[in-house]
Amino acid sequence: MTTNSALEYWPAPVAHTPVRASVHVPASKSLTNRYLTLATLAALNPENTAPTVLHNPLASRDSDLMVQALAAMGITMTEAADGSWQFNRATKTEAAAQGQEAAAPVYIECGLAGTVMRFAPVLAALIGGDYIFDGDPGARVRPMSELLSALAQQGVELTQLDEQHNPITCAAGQEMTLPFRLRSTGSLPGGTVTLDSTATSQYITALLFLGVGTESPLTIVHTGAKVPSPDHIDMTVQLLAEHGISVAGRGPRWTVTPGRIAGFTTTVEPDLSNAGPFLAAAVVTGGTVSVPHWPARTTQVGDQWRTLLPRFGARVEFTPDAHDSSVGTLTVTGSSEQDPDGRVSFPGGGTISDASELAPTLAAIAALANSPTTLTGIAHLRGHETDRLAALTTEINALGGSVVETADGLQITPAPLQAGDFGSYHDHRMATAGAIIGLAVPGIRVENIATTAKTMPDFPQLWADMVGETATAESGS
Ligand SMILES: O=C(O)C1=C[C@@H](OP(=O)(O)O)[C@@H](O)[C@H](O)C1
Ligand SMILES: C=C(OP(=O)(O)O)C(=O)O
Repeated sequence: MTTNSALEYWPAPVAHTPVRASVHVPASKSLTNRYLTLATLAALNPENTAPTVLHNPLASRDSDLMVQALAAMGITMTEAADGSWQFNRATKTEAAAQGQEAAAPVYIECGLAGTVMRFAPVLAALIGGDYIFDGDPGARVRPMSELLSALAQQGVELTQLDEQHNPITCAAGQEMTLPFRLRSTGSLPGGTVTLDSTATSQYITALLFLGVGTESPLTIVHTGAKVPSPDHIDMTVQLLAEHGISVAGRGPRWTVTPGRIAGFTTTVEPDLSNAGPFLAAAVVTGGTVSVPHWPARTTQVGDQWRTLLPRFGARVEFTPDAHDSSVGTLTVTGSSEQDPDGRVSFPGGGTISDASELAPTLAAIAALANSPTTLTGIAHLRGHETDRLAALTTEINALGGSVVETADGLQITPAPLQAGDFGSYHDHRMATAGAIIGLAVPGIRVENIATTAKTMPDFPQLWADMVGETATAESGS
């Protein structure tokens, strides 16, 4: 199945033997873009004199877009020889001057990055000025309206734009989204904002960051059903606490006490969600994959691989590092069972709730299992890089699979899969899901593997190295 015939196809490497490899996974997107947001809040703190230094930041499309957005707002990053990123103080007046005195609005490109399209408008609102936000065609249909309405409740002026960036009026019932123009005085009162955050947890994260800089405490009231991806909100709350900002309440109501963030130095953890496809390689080939520098304690949702993968018959071991107890190596070994045709045989995961950004990887594993898996609590994946529920159903079924889309998830019943093309829909996690299936099913070609650059530009090389490492080990033994 193709989503754009002009794009190239990547023949997914097949694992002819169980994969055995150790993989260094690049840094976390969610942490990098949160630290970039905190670095901005620190840079704007008039009492702060310390720089912010990020070691092991993620270099990827989403984090580059965030760095560029900050630069457009007057917060510039310098990269040191060791690859670390440094931010120096920038007074709010200097930063705002970019937006307030510019003849034309400052342009902020969001690409397809949810974190940029939700976190950067909040920073622009706090800095003040006149901005236009836009992104990829796929970003223009991602949810934004409830966050923009919360900003409007704080006095921020927002205007819907057409694709040529001319102002237009939203039709009745039409939701505001990219592209839009944002004008702010830079002075936001605080008080209470009310919104429905069922579309994405990133609205809440963005508003928690907003509360750092409002004139009085900011209470965020969520009015809808469950907020998705609660781990990502916990990550924000914990990071704010580590930087001296207190958040009271755990939802559906949160109150942030404004405060001043000092410059800080930190090392970004590996992206545990992106570790998923590599660990999945062990599961679907009956091999062993290790990921070093796995944090002993973390706020990342990807730490759940430790409990999720055993449901698919895998053994998971964490070996603490002998010299640094804050990290260790996570090793996943897949089932050694085989079916009568000599293929690796492992159970499905049963019912898994709220897997959020882990869902595409889980769906790929589940499609290769020997019993069903049901993923629930992920209706909001329809507003991710693409409608992931529709995309996974279409692409796995096109290979002969049996996936049924439900109101809030997927039911995946194993069925023999055959060679074919796997559409990626400009979605990094669709591309890596195709790569996982391709390890076990010869003849899979993944459309536009380069889309993995959103969070992991080296994915094709890391994947080839992982499979190659296995081949080398096999031929040497
Ligand atoms: O705040 C974040 O860093 C993220 C929050 C989650 O968004 P949703 O709440 O939209 O799932 C997650 O899926 C996304 O990949 C990253
Ligand atoms: C949903 C995702 O990304 P974003 O940060 O663009 O929302 C994701 O990475 O799975």
